[in-house]
Formats: sequence, C-alpha cells, structure tokens
Amino acid sequence: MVSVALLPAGSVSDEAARQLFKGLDVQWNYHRLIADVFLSVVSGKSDYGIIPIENTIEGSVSQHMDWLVHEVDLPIQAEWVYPSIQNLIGHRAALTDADGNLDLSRINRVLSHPVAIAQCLQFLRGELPQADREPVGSTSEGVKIVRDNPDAGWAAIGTATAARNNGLEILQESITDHNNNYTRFALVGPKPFPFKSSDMLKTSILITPPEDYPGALHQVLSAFAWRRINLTRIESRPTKKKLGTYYFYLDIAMGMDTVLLPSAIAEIEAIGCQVRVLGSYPSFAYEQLL
Ligand SMILES: O=C(O)C(=O)Cc1ccccc1
Repeated sequence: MVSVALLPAGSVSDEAARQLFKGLDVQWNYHRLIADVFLSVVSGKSDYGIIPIENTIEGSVSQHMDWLVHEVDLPIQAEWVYPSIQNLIGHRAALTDADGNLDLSRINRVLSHPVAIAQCLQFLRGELPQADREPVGSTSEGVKIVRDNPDAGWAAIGTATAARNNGLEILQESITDHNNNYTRFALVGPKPFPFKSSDMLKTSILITPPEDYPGALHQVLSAFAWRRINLTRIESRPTKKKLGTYYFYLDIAMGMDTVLLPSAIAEIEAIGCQVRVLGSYPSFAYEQLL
C-alpha cells in the first residue's frame, strides 16, 4: 500500500491521481491546502504528494512551483496530464424562477480554486457579471461550501465528481473559456515511482545565472542546443532575493542517466551558474493511463 497526499476528494487532483494510481492499493490523505499536501510528504506521513503545476489556459501554477523550489526539497518522481473539465455547480431549485427556468442572475457569489476561476473568466464576465468571485483551497472545497449554504445564492466551479459527491446539480457543463483544457500534475516524494513506466523521460532543472552576466541565458541554451537536447519548457521566476533577479526553470525531454545531460550541466556550471536538479522521471500522456 502506498500513501498519497492530495487536495480533497472530488478535486481535479483527486480525479487525476486516481488515473495515475489506477490498479494500485492506495491510502488517500486529503488536505485542504496545497501547503499541507507538501508537508504531509516532508513529514513522512505520505509517500507521495500530488501537485498541479501547469495548465493549458492558465500556464504555470506559480504558487505551487514556488513551493517546490523555495519551501521543500522533494524530487519530482513522475508527471502526467489530465483533462480538467470545469462545471458550474449549485442548488438548482434555489436558482429557478417562477416558470421553472434556471436564472443565473440569482447567483451572487462563485467559489473555486483560483486556477479554476482563471480558466473561466470569459464565462464569468459574460454570464455571471453580478457575482463576486471567492478563491478557496480547492474546487471541491468550493462545492462543499455551496452545499452547506443552500439559500445563499452561491455557486461553485468544480468537477462532476464533486457535484455528485455533494448531491448538487451541474447548472452548466464545461464552462472553461477554451476546450482541450489539460492540467499537468507532478508527483513529488523521496522515492521513485516504480509502478508504471513510460518511454518518455524528463528532467527538470533550475538554473540561477550569476548576477550581471550578459548573455548567460544564451550560453545556457547553447549548451543544450549544440548537443541537440530538446527542451520542452522554460520559465523565469523571481529569485525573491532582489528585484530583477531570476532563475530559470527548464524541462528537458530526456532522463538523467546519459552522458549528454551531465556534460551539459557541467558546462553550465562552468560559466558560473548554479544548477539544481528538481527530478528525473517518467512522463505519462493521458492516453497512456486510460
Ligand atoms: O482545486 C482542485 O480541484 C485542484 O486539484 C487544483 C486545480 C484547480 C484547477 C485546475 C486544476 C487543478
């Protein structure tokens, strides 16, 4: 049995986790906040933690990436993608007019995870301009709060699973501003993920260039380019130490166990950059986990 820390039952993380761990014996340790998911793994209560890190519409979930970089030292052991379909969820009976029609103008507040709210901004502006938006720890927490306040005129954005679990209706299905909305999840923890394998391996590294070094990023990229090493993501984030200083987060489409990548990293260190490896792990496409 493995123990896995994640956001609460019915969250997108929960649906995605069940896909990765399908067929395995798992103890699910649910936590209200992503910080507690990380800390459950750090303290040894859970073997792995499940962290949403990137989304088709919203891009990087910076707050989660920052935790991975600044607050904990937990390697990434796998990544996978999962389609996040978001729905408007509430008490239909309380939002119906005298003719029995659903009246969305009765909704005065929408609760959800900030990433889910960000995925539905056009819908919210167009269909629910009167409603306040309230960020909560997860989409499923929002659904639960709405369930407990049937007469408040509140609605949540969340999964069909959360609507079902809480006995609420889907008022409108699939309300994200763009289709094909996928979220990339990272599995973090001290031990490798031995249960499933993939032909696609990835390595994530963090590079902090020396200050005032013109062309540092160019040199970093050329260390990969002439070795024909494929990068799949590059992000810059503030170091949080001084305004205008950044580190670079790179995803590389290969595992660490080759000559090429260690030599590229050695070259980057030789020009004075700090390099931290955040993990070298299998990457699963959604279709691989069905
Ligand atoms: O709140 C959830 O359901 C999560 O798992 C976080 C999240 C929110 C929106 C898209 C993907 C993951």
